[in-house]
Amino acid sequence: MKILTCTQQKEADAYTIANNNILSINLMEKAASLIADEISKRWDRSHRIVVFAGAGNNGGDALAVARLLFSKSYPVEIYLFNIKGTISEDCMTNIQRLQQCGFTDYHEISNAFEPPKLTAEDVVVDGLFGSGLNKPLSGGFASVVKYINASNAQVVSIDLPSGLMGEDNSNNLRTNIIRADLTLSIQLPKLAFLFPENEDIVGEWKTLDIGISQEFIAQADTPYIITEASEMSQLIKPRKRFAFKNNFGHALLIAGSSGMAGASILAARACLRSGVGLLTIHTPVCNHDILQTAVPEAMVQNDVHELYFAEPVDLDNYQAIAIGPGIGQEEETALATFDQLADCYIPAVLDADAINILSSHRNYLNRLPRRSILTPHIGELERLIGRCNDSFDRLTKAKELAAYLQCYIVLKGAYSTVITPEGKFYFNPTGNPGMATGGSGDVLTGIILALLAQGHSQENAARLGTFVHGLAGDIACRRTGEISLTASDIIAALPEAWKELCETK
Ligand SMILES: NC(=O)C1=CN([C@@H]2O[C@H](COP(=O)(O)OP(=O)(O)OC[C@H]3O[C@@H](n4cnc5c(N)ncnc54)[C@H](O)[C@@H]3O)[C@@H](O)[C@H]2O)[C@@H](O)CC1
Ligand SMILES: [K+]
Repeated sequence: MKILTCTQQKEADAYTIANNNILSINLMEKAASLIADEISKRWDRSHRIVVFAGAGNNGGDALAVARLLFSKSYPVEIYLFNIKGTISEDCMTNIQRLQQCGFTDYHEISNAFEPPKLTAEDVVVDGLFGSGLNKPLSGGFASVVKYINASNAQVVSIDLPSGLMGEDNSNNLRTNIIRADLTLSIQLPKLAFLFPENEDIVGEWKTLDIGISQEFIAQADTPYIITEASEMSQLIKPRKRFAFKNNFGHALLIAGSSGMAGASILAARACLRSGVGLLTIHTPVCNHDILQTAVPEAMVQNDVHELYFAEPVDLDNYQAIAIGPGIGQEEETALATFDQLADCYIPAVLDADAINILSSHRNYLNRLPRRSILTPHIGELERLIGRCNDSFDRLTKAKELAAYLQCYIVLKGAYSTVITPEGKFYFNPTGNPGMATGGSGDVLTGIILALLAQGHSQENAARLGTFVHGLAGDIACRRTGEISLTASDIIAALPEAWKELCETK
């Protein structure tokens, strides 16, 4: 699913009106009827609906919602803020429609505002500003926002919480943005919904299909895409009847150190559960017996060192390599890692300590093999790119790094993001907060390694691996709940996740 900017959303509206034989006012009515349905599904008539409308089309939507709920016998009150004395045409039509249906509890505010008393039983419909917001809210509008936020009322925002910019909020004041419980976004989500710092502002969000031109959306140029299951299932290659293990690649995993055998076990098990033909784990001597016992399907190759990775491996027999889980950050390990990567001609995934080693040896950064995949979480990424002000800033800087290194970055977290060297952002929709637990990242590394070894491109391996990792986490979570979920539970759910994805159309 594409994410359009607010500017593109306006173009999409205009294109739909011009080409799909629909009037602007009818598009608004369609949006309003879906919003009214959503509200009446969640709140019954015992709740007062208090509508705050602006003078633009977001306000027009809100007035139409008010009329539709009034016609369903909800108690409705409207406050329309007409400060400049200019009301959009469709908003004006909706004022007239309200009058025609005998609605009277309507207050138009042009300067002083006597706010209504709001209680926890009230439902506020926030239609002050939508995609037309062109600067952060201030003055009287900021006061209204603060008043609504200070109340206990439930808040439903139309299109996006008023005051929130669709993409970049780095110059915005968080106190001047509506905090919604539910955001009903017109047609597509906004980029800002996917940022952790906006979770409390956006609340639960849902998109409403109002019939915006699919033709426009298909040709719209956007770097922001939410990955879909159907797209990922098409990447899975069916196995031939006469297949043998060499068809699915031989993967090399360099992982583990003294006291960190677990990371290598988790990555190895996840790799084996993701279709790899053969797996060799290169690990220090101290982990040999543990790995042979814990992962009997894998071959174990000893490093020269007893406690940590110290000598690079000949890559001739392998189709892909992953390096990092639990390798530690000894200087000898760092040098071995750089030696290993210097001559690396097979697809590579770098995780955890391999990324930390890069951060502490920045002069080696530009020697990274092109098209490598780095899988940092926010902390690991910021050790590479410096501290970021917010998510938009972080994505912007991560994109610059991906372009500079010509690498793929999988930024882990809610909506894990695959950032390509070409500057595309693929947001992953699967996964849950239970997966924020030690070892979860090692599992992802193992999955991506398996996919690379099987011949998937770096982009597809990163996207598909991230998707199936989250899907397995969701399946596991149904059994364990978020609190008890462990990385091993994610691995245990991988078979079902792969099966489910294979069956997705
Ligand atoms: N036919 C259409 O175009 C449709 C539009 N829809 C709704 O229309 C919305 C967009 O409507 P508009 O383009 O009228 O824009 P808004 O209703 O978001 O904003 C209206 C006006 O607010 C003013 N403004 C912007 N920033 C301000 C600030 N910081 N302080 C004070 N005033 C400010 C601007 O002059 C702008 O024209 C969408 O979010 C959606 O809710 C939907 O009804 C779907 C159909
Ligand atoms: K709004």
